[in-house]
Amino acid sequence: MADTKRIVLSSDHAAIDMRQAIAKHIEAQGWEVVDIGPTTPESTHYPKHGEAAAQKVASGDCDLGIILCGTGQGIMMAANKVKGIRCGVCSDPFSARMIREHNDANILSIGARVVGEGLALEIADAFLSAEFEGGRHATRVDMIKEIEA
Ligand SMILES: O=C(CO)[C@H](O)[C@H](O)COP(=O)(O)O
Repeated sequence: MADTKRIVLSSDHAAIDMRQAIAKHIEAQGWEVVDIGPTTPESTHYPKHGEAAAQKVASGDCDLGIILCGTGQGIMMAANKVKGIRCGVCSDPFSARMIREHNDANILSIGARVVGEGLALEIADAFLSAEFEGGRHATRVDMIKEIEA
């Protein structure tokens, strides 16, 4: 990649192993990973982990994020409450590419109880290798930003 990008990773207890596998996989490709945990398997609460990752992206400290919980849904909902965040749950590489190309998503959410590890790595790759296309899609993303404002 031209410029190394900082990727924040976060999850709840349901996705620790998958999060760490994604971290290892994308680090090996040259992405700079900021893994904000958790690292121990005790039950925890996905909203705080989604918010923490979202703040890293919204503040500009990280360029993109990948977050996980059991379904990917709850942590996505929490992340999307942070201003400036566009996060989608993906269970297939096509959707993961499209949320970057068409929706300018800055965080990808994955359900660790929904997809297997191999597919999760492909989903992460699709998200990170895609770029926002702009054009007509920028008009629509601007409309989302207007709702938020
Ligand atoms: O998917 C999730 C939220 O959308 C959570 O990972 C899930 O609800 C956690 O469940 P449990 O406390 O039973 O492990």
